[in-house]
Amino acid sequence: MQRNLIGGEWVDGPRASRNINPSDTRDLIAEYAQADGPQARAAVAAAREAFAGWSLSTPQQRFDLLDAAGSEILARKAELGDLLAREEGKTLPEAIGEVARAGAIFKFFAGEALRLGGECLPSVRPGVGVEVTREPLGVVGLITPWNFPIAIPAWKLAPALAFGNCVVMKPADLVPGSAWALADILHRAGCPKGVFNLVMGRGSEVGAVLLEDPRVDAISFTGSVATGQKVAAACVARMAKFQLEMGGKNPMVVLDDADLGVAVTAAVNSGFFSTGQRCTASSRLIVTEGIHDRFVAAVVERLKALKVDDARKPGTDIGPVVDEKQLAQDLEYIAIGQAEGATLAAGGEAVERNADGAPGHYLRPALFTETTPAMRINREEVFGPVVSVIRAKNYDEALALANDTPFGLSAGIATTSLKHAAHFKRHSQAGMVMVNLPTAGVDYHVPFGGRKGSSFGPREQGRYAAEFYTVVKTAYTAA
Ligand SMILES: NC(=O)C1=CN([C@@H]2O[C@H](COP(=O)(O)OP(=O)(O)OC[C@H]3O[C@@H](n4cnc5c(N)ncnc54)[C@H](OP(=O)(O)O)[C@@H]3O)[C@@H](O)[C@H]2O)C=CC1
Ligand SMILES: O=C(O)CCC(=O)C(=O)O
Repeated sequence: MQRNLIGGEWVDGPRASRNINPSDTRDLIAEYAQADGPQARAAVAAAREAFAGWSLSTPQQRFDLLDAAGSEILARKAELGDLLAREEGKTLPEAIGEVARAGAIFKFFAGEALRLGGECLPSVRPGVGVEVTREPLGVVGLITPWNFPIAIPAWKLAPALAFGNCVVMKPADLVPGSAWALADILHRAGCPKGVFNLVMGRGSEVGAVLLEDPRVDAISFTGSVATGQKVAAACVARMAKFQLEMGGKNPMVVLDDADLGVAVTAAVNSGFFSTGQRCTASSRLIVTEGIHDRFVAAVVERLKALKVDDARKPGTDIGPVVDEKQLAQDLEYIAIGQAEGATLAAGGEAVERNADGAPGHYLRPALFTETTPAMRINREEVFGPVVSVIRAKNYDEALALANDTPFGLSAGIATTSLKHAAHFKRHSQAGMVMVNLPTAGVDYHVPFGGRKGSSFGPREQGRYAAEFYTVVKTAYTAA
């Protein structure tokens, strides 16, 4: 049984959760202690107590901790990638890539701990100096989802610690293994008692404590819109700082002048890799008339060739859906699409056993064509390998359709026209815009986040992370 880390001690919980491999549901990875409300409150108390010391730690101490954690993550990327693929179901190369990303994030924020600066300005009044500095917030609660079990915890945790905050982290109950490995690495790297606390358990119990406890100064959340709204309401009620990363209904526009190979590769990668379980996945392919039929035929051909199988098996392109509940949601949306009159041009069937006969949550990547913008499959996030094609008359209509969504995380365009690429970058109502690239798969050193219903609060990642994890102070001194 893997335990929670509270105040520097490994602590059992009143319950345990079973971490099951979605590629082979007979495979129990391990049992993980689930914390309860009192334990979550103890973790908050430990973080509060540790804050006085950690907020005064030197940048060198923070650099050393984060750099050591980053080195170990990178050195163990094959082993940790295997664990990640086994618990979440993304393919081994994707999982190893995610672990490498987490290692690089720790290294990046180790450097940021040294680079955090301020400003020194003359006052408008004679004989007065002004300093603008950034201070840590205090105790930060991190609530993370299942689809990036190590990268998302890393990109919240590393900046929180780099800038002198103490942390209580609640990972998604479905994927405790990668988060536990991160806690173990930080603990052995010498993280002082209480500076980082791991409380695995249910969102409705452990997550709810983080939202309500007045000793938690800020919450960073990634997950569904429904839970994001609860986080927002709870934080506003007690005036805590918060940041939300939620859903997407990301468009990829394909214009007549696109390179067909580039467009198909970007669309298939964006829509179906990582089993479509990325908030940056393209679920709406908006295609102009002149290329529509060739593009659809080429995507269908590509989908037929994709191997849907055990995430850890060499040669697998698409692993399983994360669990039964998500598979049921995906299948429900496939049925909704059919009922709405869309044409299911490829896939959409659940596959109960993989090529070796192991039971798992497999789904053949589904492509809908002849869809209309008002259909639910074009408005609601499915979060699976389910993608729609929408016809557009021309670029102007394609841009309008791309922006016609309550979300605004990521958007892409496939075109060889510099004019249309430049116009799309400027006029797309999304936080991240990709030209001739998949909408998913982002760099770790630049801002990540969206507009409209996708995100709330300051951006994550890169230098911009300081905006959320610090508070600004302006000091005036008479000379
Ligand atoms: N944008 C994104 O990156 C993601 C979007 N999603 C979307 O969300 C849908 C559902 O996925 P799901 O995992 O249930 O998403 P949730 O939003 O429920 O889960 C995200 C995190 O919030 C926690 N949580 C749940 N309820 C509460 C609460 N009341 N208070 C505090 N924390 C809470 C969860 O804990 P626990 O899991 O332990 O209950 C988990 O750690 C998906 O189908 C997809 O559409 C999901 C994951 C990522
Ligand atoms: O596309 C990526 O690289 C990141 C996606 C992500 O953060 C998410 O799906 O939650």
